[in-house]
Amino acid sequence: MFSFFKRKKAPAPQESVPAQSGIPGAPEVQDAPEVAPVAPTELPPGATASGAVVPDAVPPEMPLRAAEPVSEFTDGAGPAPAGVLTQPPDAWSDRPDETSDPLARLDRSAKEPASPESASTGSWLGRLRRGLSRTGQSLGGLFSGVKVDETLFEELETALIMADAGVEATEKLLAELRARVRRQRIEQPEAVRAALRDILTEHLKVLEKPFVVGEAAPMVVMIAGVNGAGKTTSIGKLAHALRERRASVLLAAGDTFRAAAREQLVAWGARNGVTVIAQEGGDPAAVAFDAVNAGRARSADVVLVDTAGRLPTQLHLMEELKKIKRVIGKAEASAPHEVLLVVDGNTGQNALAQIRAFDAALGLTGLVVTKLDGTAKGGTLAAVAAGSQGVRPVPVYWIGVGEGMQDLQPFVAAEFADALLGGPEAAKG
Ligand SMILES: Nc1nc2c(ncn2[C@@H]2O[C@H](COP(=O)(O)OP(=O)(O)OP(=O)(O)O)[C@@H](O)[C@H]2O)c(=O)[nH]1
Repeated sequence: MFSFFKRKKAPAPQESVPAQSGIPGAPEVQDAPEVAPVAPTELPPGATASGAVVPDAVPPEMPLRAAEPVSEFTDGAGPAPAGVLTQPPDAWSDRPDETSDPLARLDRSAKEPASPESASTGSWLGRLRRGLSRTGQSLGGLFSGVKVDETLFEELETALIMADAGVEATEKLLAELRARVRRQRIEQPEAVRAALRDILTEHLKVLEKPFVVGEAAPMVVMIAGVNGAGKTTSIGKLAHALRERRASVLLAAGDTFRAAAREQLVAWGARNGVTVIAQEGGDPAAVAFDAVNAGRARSADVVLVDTAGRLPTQLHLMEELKKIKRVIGKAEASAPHEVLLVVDGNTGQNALAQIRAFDAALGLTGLVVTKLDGTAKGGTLAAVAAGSQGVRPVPVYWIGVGEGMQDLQPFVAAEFADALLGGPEAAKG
């Protein structure tokens, strides 16, 4: 099992990566170029990074070609010259010693805050509340100065639909609310809000699941999603969260299509002091394969594999994703241990189609829902929890509430329901 390490302090977080222009909301979708597979390289156990290029164990579906070695970056200085494996500046020397502390769950209680910002739950919860208040304005605002009658229920129904909660969830939530109001003879609107908050919390609980680290070494996490959903940013934030919990992390720049994505990941790697395995162009599966081997060779706790953005309708790109997953499995039979879909919280009902399609292709184990610091569609998770439109209620491990390093938080149903419904508590944020 994974242990958290107490002795050394993780690197303090630095400034967030500059936002990418023009991506959110209107993703520019391009097909990936035809890429010739390249031989993956492997760092044998105990080897230093320099020069250790061992093109063995190549999966059969990756025909050998002149190997284009995978590079490692730890200093954010950008890609090394092609064909050179750069020696990381003792990237793993700060891997703290294990203690006997057998915490296996990566949750807030296990975290030792590395900065005043991370110490302040209020700051991220406030951002979530303020963000969801765009949804909550219509929902939370309904309870002030009104009578508890059929008009209130009708307005709640409209507000939930407008918040993209979907028909199934809206009907279920309101049926339970009506029954509770009747049963408990609730007459005050604030008490109705509290009742709905409890009912919504129960409803969303199915999505709540802790992100457990330590059952595999390394734990391999593959990350997918449509263009601009926030994959690379979330990986950077997740690496930070893991480092704060004393886990050693390796990043794989599996978005070999977009050079800027690789550079973005390298920058996140530099900020977190973790190594990034990258390659200019080439086959993303080869990068993933190499990263898993490098992770194993270096006893990394977690390997995070980024992938290029794609729409579920781009079937050849969905096939490419399946191949990445298969090839990861060839590097380590039990991997990937987690397959996460990153979903933009502004996507609304289309998120359901995304989850369905990526789940069918990859068998998702979890979601990361981003950009909840400013969305009017915060009800979407209620639709996911209800299994609307045939979606499987895939657990939400993490929510993104901003662009900064600290702005990734575990999903907690009660906090989310509270932020969504506004009211006196939420206003404190
Ligand atoms: N406000 C806010 N912005 C976010 C959040 N997560 C990501 N972003 C921003 O969303 C934009 C896209 O994020 P990326 O991480 O580049 O998205 P991506 O999915 O890797 O993009 P592609 O590689 O093009 O598919 C960037 O400007 C991020 O800063 C979040 O939780 N809140």
